[in-house]
Amino acid sequence: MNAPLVAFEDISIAFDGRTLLDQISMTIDAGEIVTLIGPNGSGKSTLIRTLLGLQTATSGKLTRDKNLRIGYMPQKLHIDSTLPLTVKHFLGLVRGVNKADILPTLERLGIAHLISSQVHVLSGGETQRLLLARALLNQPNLLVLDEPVQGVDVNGQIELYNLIENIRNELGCGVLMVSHDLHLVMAKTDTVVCINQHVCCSGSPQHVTEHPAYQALFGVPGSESIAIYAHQHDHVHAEDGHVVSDPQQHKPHQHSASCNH
Ligand SMILES: Nc1ncnc2c1ncn2[C@@H]1O[C@H](COP(=O)(O)OP(=O)(O)OP(=O)(O)O)[C@@H](O)[C@H]1O
Repeated sequence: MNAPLVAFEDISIAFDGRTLLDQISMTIDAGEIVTLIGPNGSGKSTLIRTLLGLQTATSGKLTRDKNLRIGYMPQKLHIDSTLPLTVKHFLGLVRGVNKADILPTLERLGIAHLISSQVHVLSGGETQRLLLARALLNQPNLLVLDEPVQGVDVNGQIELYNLIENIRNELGCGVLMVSHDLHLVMAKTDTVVCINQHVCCSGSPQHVTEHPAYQALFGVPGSESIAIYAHQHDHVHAEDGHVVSDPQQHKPHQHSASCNH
């Protein structure tokens, strides 16, 4: 079996006597999608900063594959809105980028038509795709995505998670992502690690959602008021709302000013 791309072993971080991370152990393999979940302030970003080498652990061991190349997608794009900067120029600023890769990468992410657009006019979903494009231009074997669907509506979130899964399938890279969404991301994840300073539980999405520590933090799955499901509307409702078995017998209702529903 191949060694993991990254292995955290008992990583702890403390500041001024306060523990931010407590003996975190986890691994990320090539081709594996790992999702990090946890409440606000639980240490998710601190763990990512440690992986990126921006934060030093107080104790423990972090092992990185010697060929590790990280493509990092931050939570937000911080660019002065008065600064004229097109998508093409923005991506051209990536260190060591092969400029010939820019257009194919934008095409892969479905935003090639935006190549000459100003970065600050992009919508939330377009901005997330641009940040993902920037991360991919590094030719990464590990994608680190900090809340990749932030500011994106539900349909856009589903599309982005599909895109991330397709990229993993094509490149065979590992993916570590932080998510606050507990529903959509689960279907696209191999391993979930739930942290609250320490690792509360980890494993397959099903294992984690059934774990008492997860349920203590996020509640029991299925008890939420919002359920995401695909509704196959293969029937017709009559005026009083009851289901008509043979849709052909009933013409669709035409709404008018007298409608009160
Ligand atoms: N350099 C630092 N010095 C002191 N405290 C820090 C430092 N960095 C982070 N913290 C604290 O560590 C805790 C964990 O922060 P972190 O940003 O890692 O949490 P998070 O799980 O990513 O939160 P969120 O979901 O809100 O983004 C917070 O209480 C934060 O104030």
